[in-house]
Amino acid sequence: KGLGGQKHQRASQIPSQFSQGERVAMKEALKGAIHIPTVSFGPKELNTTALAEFGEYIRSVFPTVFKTSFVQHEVIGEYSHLFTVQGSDPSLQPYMLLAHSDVVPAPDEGWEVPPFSGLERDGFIHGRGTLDNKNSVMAILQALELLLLRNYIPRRSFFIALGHDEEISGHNGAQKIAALLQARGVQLAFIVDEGNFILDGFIPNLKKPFAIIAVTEKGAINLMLQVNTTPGHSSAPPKETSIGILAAAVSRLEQTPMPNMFGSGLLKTTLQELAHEFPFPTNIILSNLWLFGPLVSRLIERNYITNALVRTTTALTMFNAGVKVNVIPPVAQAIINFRVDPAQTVQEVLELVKNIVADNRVQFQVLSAFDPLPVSPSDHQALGYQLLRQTIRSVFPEVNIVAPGVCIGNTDSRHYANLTTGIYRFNPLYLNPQSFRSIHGINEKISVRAYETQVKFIFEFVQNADTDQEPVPHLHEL
Ligand SMILES: CCCCCCCC/C=C\CCCCCCCC(=O)N[C@@H](CC(N)=O)C(=O)O
Ligand SMILES: [Zn+2]
Ligand SMILES: [Zn+2]
Repeated sequence: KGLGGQKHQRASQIPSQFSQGERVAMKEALKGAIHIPTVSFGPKELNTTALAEFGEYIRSVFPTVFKTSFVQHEVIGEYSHLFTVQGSDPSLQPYMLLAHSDVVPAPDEGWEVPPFSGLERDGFIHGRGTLDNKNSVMAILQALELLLLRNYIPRRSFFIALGHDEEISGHNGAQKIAALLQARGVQLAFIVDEGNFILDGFIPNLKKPFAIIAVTEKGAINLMLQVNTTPGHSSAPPKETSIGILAAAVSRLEQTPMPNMFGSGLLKTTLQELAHEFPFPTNIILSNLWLFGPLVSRLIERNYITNALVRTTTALTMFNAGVKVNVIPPVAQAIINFRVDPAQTVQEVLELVKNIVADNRVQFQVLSAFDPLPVSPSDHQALGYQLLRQTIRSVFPEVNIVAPGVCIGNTDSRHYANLTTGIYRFNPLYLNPQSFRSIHGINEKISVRAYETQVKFIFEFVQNADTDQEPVPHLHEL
């Protein structure tokens, strides 16, 4: 146990049990949210009609949240929502829960059910945003609604920040909320955002699920490569065209992975914590990474998902060139999305890229970039981490391992780095490789049971956060 005993905690915890009527209402509320197509299409292209509708929708399904005197609601950047839940004990430092209401596009093709139908089938609610991230938006507000209906008054103040443009970098949502809170002089004990999950089936041999709380996230670079050549008649082509030069350059990048950073990363700690859950001989191998590190890192990079944990990844995401079938193309452009390993910097990656391309006809333009995020504490004194751990143990008693890790995607939480050193990215949901592929992919869905458990998790987490106990060290460390 990482947190102090119960004596200074609230005398009576409100039990996390919900009536049949409440359970029906909570799943119907999520279905309605999925039905509103709050899509972020591109850098400045959002479905503002849907975002406005979403704002009305949360008002209608969570009336108690909106009418409670100690819950203040503000709209920021037109469509993001900031709730301030005033606690009764001002000596306790506030914390913040984050989620986002926008989703990535979802063309109908390939889906078992239309992506914005929010239909329930075989115990699952289907649609874009059921895992990323309307489930969290709705579960946070739902848990608060249910707590308020039970006359709950928190001791520790907390904020709920719901961004509307996370999928296009959060410049008008999270970034503005962070600036506002900073101007108000707010400092947070910790933040909890989307990110990692309880992972199931990602590691061959490891049958048991394990919870990874991401204590950092990778950096990112969107880099445009451009080649200009003289246009002309296609009947007499030059030896190389802009398309050919650029294609060769991006192919070199795709074929030359960035260096494996296993040795210098947090993944080693994660694996050491998982070691004793594996059967012999894997447990011995993972407990002795000083010896078996090179072998383990080669195995990890073989799978494309776990590969993202050991290196900066290179994804060729856009390619544009050509104006007409019989015209030599004057310009060819490609965009490459790199996710920067926490052991590297943007600058180091850009140097490597230039060396790999090694062709001065290729011009580089950094469209956007940020370094990997600082590593948040996960020791026994880290309140946010220990509260998550405590709540995971209580809501998912079958999960034996809770370990710190890296988030391979990016989240709105990075905009709040000035407000706290404790940023934790964790969704209280099981995730297997198939559901991982559905995020930004097709057939995204959440089981009704998993969603109810997410609400229960937040319902308990908020109450657990009312502790005035500083986390205490493990007994074996005394
Ligand atoms: C030993 C551990 C094995 C671990 C296997 C890795 C499994 C990966 C699990 C979860 C990762 C899911 C990442 C979700 C967060 C993504 C949020 C998102 O989509 N963000 C966007 C937008 C943005 N803010 O930049 C993104 O492009 O990253
Ligand atoms: Zn997300
Ligand atoms: Zn996303």
